[in-house]
Amino acid sequence: MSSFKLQCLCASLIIILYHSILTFSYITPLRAYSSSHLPLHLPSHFQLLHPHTHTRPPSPSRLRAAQDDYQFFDTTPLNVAGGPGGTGCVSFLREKGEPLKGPSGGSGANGGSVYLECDERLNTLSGVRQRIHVKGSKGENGKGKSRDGKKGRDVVIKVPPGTIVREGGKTARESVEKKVAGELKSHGDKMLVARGGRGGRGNKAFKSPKNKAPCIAERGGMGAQRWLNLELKLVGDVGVIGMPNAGKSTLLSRVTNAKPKIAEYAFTTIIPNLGVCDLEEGEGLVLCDIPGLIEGASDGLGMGHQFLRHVQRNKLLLHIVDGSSENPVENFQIINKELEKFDSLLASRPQVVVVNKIDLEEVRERSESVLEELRKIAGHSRVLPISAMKSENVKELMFRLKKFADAQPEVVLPEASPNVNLGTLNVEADSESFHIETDPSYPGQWRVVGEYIEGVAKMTHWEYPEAVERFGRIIFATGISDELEKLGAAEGDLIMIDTYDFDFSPAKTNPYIPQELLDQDELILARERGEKELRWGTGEMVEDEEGGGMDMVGDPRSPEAWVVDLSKEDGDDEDWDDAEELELLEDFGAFDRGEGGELGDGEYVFEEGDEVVTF
Ligand SMILES: Nc1nc2c(ncn2[C@@H]2O[C@H](COP(=O)(O)OP(=O)(O)OP(=O)(O)O)[C@@H](O)[C@H]2O)c(=O)[nH]1
Ligand SMILES: [Mg+2]
Repeated sequence: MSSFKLQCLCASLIIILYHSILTFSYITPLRAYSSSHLPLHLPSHFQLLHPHTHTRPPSPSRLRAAQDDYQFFDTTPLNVAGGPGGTGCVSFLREKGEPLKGPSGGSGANGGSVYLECDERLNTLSGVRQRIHVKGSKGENGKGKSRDGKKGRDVVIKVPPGTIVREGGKTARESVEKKVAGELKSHGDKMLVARGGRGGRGNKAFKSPKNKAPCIAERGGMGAQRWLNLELKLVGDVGVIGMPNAGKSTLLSRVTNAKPKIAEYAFTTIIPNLGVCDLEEGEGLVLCDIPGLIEGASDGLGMGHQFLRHVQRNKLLLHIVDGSSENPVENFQIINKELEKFDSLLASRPQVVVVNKIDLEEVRERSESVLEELRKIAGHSRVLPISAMKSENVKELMFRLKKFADAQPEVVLPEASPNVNLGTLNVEADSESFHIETDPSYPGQWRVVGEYIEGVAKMTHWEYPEAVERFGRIIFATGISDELEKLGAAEGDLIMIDTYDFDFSPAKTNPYIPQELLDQDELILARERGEKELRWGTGEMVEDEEGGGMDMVGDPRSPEAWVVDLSKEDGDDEDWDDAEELELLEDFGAFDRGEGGELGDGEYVFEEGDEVVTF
């Protein structure tokens, strides 16, 4: 065989093989679809939309991906956080001959805030999607010589017109009733969504005639932090609606510069497309092509109701009926019913109806009767035959649409009425009001809840005794202590405010100093007095986290510790009386400051895996 013949044979073999693969790959998805793999509960007529064309329905995974894509595209969660405020400074000016010239600690600056700003050049939320977490920067700390800190940098996030802002839940996916915080409509609209924390005051700010040398400063406040949900409604003059495959995208591609995907299967369009149709006079006409609607769309079937939101703002609707479908008139009615179910306001929007694909012979043949019936059902005469593909009657349609759109009043949507103000929410307490929670099953424990007092607790610099005292005074001034007494709180009860625990002391001596601070002070004093700490041990080496060991009995690293060797107890640990032992040790001069644990087999097991308990 000549090499030419051999080449021809190879080529034809390849062609045959190629075709058989194509056919196979074509049949497979159809089979999958028509059996139990229906991606959605599609109405029966859906599959008959194109009896004469090769309708290849989307695979379930494609649909799922499309919905994800869409969600991503149009609504996006965003985590915003104001920067924390800078901490105030405690310092005193010392000059030659005047070692104590007065307090000079500057205040910390406010943290940077996060804003959203409307920018008309944008038409998607894609820019926002790329940054899920946005944070203002920290305010600078105050410094000596009365130097206040520099304010943290604000962050401004640009969003397109028509962005609705909702307060999200505590996490990105938490489904809470999302309160509307507002809408950014026109260029330049700005909204504060997370205020930066307040800067803590330095000791200079606390100077008063009574206290000329205050040794007190505040911590910077935390900035507000929250999840937002941004939602964009596309704005167009004409919303293009219709069943899948009706030719919506084809029309958009013929009359505008948009390049939507067009194909002979349903749900080709998975995200809305906007296109501007330039007409000879006046401004262009903005068309919004959305994914095809099917029966049940308002209940979330198909690409679902998400898309219907987009056409809510359009002045009028262009309803494209696929002339080649089995029952164009029924399809028309189904779509209208879905609109009605979704939103009656949307259903009452004026429509222009076109019967598409009249270039096809069988469509042309029955178009007159279909048009007549549609006019009757629609109750108006704005019903035209077109061929989007062949641009037949399309120019005429656009002019009529434009004229009709101009005559329509602007659509006034019910205002997205804000019910939260993110600018102030969780940052500045509106009032000093508080309430006290208690649970009878936990006697002697009280939680004080109030934005103001919790904010003060967060900003208190517990290291400065004067700051602690000031906190105590605020507790009295706000009436919290009176209220606690009225409710029956007694000396030594546990009072919880935010993350801080306090001992209640109605005798008002040194009240409300956090236990951890008291412990700290006492430990320092005890060390100064040369007192020892108590450590428990088993007499064996105990491995610490770094892999090092420690002989608990004779721990050379802790000469200041009392060491109790548990291995030398009477052998039965259960008999070992915790309280008695502690008393004994207290008699010895050890004092309690640590947390106890449980006794295990031959060794002391500590609650948090510590090998040491200090007394
Ligand atoms: N013969 C003919 N075919 C058309 C015409 N308009 C659209 N088509 C075809 O119909 C099929 C569907 O068109 P699309 O524009 O993707 O339909 P769609 O309404 O956007 O569909 P979805 O995006 O799935 O909702 C494509 O194969 C088009 O080529 C027309 O006027 N005549
Ligand atoms: Mg389309």
